[in-house]
Amino acid sequence: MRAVYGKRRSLRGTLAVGTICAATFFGYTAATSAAESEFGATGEAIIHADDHPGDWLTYGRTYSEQRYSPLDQINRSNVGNLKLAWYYDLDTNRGQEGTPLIVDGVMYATTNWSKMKALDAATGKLLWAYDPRVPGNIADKGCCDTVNRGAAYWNGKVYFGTFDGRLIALDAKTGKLVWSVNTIPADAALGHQRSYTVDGAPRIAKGRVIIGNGGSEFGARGFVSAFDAETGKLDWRFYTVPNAQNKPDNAPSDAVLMSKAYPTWSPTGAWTTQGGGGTVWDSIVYDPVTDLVYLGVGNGSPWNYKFRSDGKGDNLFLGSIVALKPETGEYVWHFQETPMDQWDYTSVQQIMTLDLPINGQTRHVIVHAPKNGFFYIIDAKTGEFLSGKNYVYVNWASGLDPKTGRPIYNPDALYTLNGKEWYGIPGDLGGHNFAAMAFSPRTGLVYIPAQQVPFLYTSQVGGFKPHPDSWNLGLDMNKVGVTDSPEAKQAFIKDLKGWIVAWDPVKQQEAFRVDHKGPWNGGIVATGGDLLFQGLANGEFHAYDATNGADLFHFAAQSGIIAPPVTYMANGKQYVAVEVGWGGIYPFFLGGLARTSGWTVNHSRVIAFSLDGAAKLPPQNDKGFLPVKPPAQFDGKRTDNGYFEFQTFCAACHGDNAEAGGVLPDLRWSGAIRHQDAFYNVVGRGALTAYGMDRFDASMKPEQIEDIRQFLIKRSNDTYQREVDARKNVDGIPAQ
Ligand SMILES: O=C(O)c1cc(C(=O)O)c2c(n1)C(=O)C(=O)c1cc(C(=O)O)[nH]c1-2
Ligand SMILES: [Ca+2]
Repeated sequence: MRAVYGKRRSLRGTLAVGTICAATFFGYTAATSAAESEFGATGEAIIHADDHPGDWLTYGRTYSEQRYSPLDQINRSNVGNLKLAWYYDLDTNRGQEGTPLIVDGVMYATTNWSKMKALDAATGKLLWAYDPRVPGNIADKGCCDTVNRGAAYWNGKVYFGTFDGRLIALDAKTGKLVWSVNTIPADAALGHQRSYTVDGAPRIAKGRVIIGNGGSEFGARGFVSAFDAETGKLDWRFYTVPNAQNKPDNAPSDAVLMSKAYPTWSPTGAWTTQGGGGTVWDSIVYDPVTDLVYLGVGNGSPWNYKFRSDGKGDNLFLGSIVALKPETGEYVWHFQETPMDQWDYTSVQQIMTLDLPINGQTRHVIVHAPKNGFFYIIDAKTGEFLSGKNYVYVNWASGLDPKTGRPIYNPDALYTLNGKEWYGIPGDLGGHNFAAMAFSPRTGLVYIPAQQVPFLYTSQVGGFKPHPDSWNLGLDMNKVGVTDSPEAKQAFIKDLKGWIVAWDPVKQQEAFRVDHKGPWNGGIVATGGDLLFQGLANGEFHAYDATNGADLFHFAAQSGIIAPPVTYMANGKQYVAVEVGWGGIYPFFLGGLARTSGWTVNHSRVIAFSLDGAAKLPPQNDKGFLPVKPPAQFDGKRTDNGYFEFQTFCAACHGDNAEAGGVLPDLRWSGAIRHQDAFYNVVGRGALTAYGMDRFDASMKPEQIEDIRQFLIKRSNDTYQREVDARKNVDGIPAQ
C-alpha cells in the first residue's frame, strides 16, 4: 500500500530503513553543499524538498503540505530519551502559531506581533531579529490575537506578513530590509472600518509571493495578492467575492465573479456595504504537479446569511477552494464546501495534496478538513468532488450529496432563515482550525488535530446594526456567551473536546484516535521514525506512535502550545522544535472556559529537542492571574447594559463573561476597574495602546464605558471566592 503514495520513492525507501548516517548525509551535508542552485530562484529546491530533508523550506515542508518529514534518527525505539536541547524566550507573551523554517542550519521563526527571529538551529542562539513595529492599537482590528503563522523562503530572502497588512522581504543572512509593500489597497477600507490584517504565512510559486488576509468578522472583501519576489511589485490580485456593483476591478477575478459568482448573491444584501467576507487568511498552496495555486476561502461577512444576502443564493466563493494559474491569477476551478455559510465555516484550513488509490486508480487529489467537519477528497486538477465524510460529529448536515458534495442541511441549522437559535456542532471554531494536520506515507493516515467547540448562533434582533469598532456578525452578542449558571456551564464544558483523529483517506474512516484534555491543541508533524509530534493546550509536548497512537514521550513546556512542530537536521543531529505560547481566538473568546483544556499561563518561547539535549527550563509560576479582592459597591442598574457592551466590544479578547483565558489581562482583577477615571483613561483614551489595547472613545460614549466597569465589578464580586478556591485545586483549574 505504501508504494502508491508520494513521488520520490527511492529516497523515501533509503530513509525508511534509515540509519543515522543516511539521515545525516541527506540532511546536513546536502544542505550545506547546496549553494545557489538548490536554494536559488527557480523553486526547484522546494519542488525537490525531499532531496534535502534536513531543511524545512516552506510552511508545510513541501509544496504538498503533508508535514511529513522522512527523518528517522529519532524514532519509536529512542523517542523516550528525547531531551530539551535549547530554548529561546520570546518577547511577546501571546499566542504563538508559527511554523519555523529551517534553511541551511538557520531557523526563521515568526512570532506574535509579526516579529521575525533568525536563530542558530543547533543552539537557539539569536543571529538577528526584525521587528516591523506593528502599532499596538490595531490588535482589535483582527478577530483572533496578533498571531503570525510563518514565513516563506526564496532565493536568499525571507518573507512574512504583518498584522497591519504589510508584506516584508528581508535578506536571510543579515535580516536587512530588502522591500516592504502594503498588501491592502487604499480603496479596500469599508466605511469607518479598516479591518484587513495579515497573519497567515505567505507562499511562493514561480517567483511570486502570494498572500491573503483576515477580516471577515468585521467587514471585508477577501482577496489574495501576488508580488514579484525580487522587487515586491504587485503582479496580480484575485478577489474571492463579487464587486458590490458587479463592476470589473481590473483584476483576473473579474470574469468569473461577474459571470458565475455575482448571480449567487442578492444584489440588496448587507454584503454590498460589508464586503461579503471570503478572506483567505491561512491556506494558499502551490501544486507543481497541476501547476495550480489553491486558495482556501473563508466565511461570509456578516455571518448572518439573511442579512448578508437576504437569505438567497450560495454566495460564491465563500467556504470554497478556488484554483488559479500562478502566473496570472486566472481562475481555473472552484469547489464550494459550505454554500450559504452562516456558521463561520471557513475553508481556509490547510490544503494538502496526495497521490491516493481510489477505485484501483492512483489519483492526484486534495484532501481537506475544513471547519465544517467533513473530510473532502477532491481531484487536484479539475476540482471534481470524489468523496466526503464527517471526521468529527456534526449536527448541521446529515451528510454530503455523493455526486455533488453539497451538504444535506439540517433545516434547524439554518437559523437565519428559520428565526430560531441554533446550538451548532462544529461551532464557529470548527472541527479543525489552523492547527496543521499531517500525513504519513508509511501509515497512509492523515492526522487531524480535531476538536468540538459548540456555538450558540442567534440572529441580531431588529435587523443588522453594524458597529464601527467591533465584530459585526449580525448575531445577538448577548447570546453567544455561556450563562453563568452552573448547569449551563457544566453542559457546555461536557461538550468541549480535543483529540487527534487518525483518518484513513482511502476508506474515509477513522483508524484510531488520541484523546486530549480539551480543544485547541497544536498542529502535528509525522516522521519517518513513525512518530507524531504535537504540543497540547495543557502545556505538554508529546510524541505518539504513528501506527497506533501510543503515547511515547511528554515534556512540560510551561504554556499551552497551539503551533505545529517542525523537525530538521543540524550538525548531523535530528531536532524537533515548536513555538510555545497559549493564545489565538480560543482562550481570548472563551476565556475562563478555555482553561478546562488544562490550566495554562503564557510563557512564550521556541523549544527544541534532541536525543542528547541538556537544557532545562527555568522554574515558573503557573497559577495565572491571582484574584484581587474587588470593590464591594457597584451600580446594579448599569450591569445588564455593561454585560451587553462587554460582550460586544471586549469579550473577543478578554474572555466570555469577563473571565480571561490565561493570555490577556483578566479585567476582574485589574486595578483600573477601581476608579472611573483610571478605567476611562485605558478604555476611552488609550493609555495602553502600546500594549495592544485600542482606545474606544470614538465608538463608545463615556456612559457605556462606565457601564462596562460596573459590570466588571459585579463579576469580580460574583466570582472572587470561586477563583480563590480554584487556586487550591490539585490541578489548579477553577471549578466552573
Ligand atoms: O474570517 C476571517 O477573516 C478570519 C481571520 C482569522 C485570522 O486572520 O486569524 C481567523 C478567523 N477568521 C476564524 O474564523 C478563526 O476561527 C480563527 C482562529 C484564529 C487564530 O489564529 O486563533 N484566527 C482565525
Ligand atoms: Ca472567520
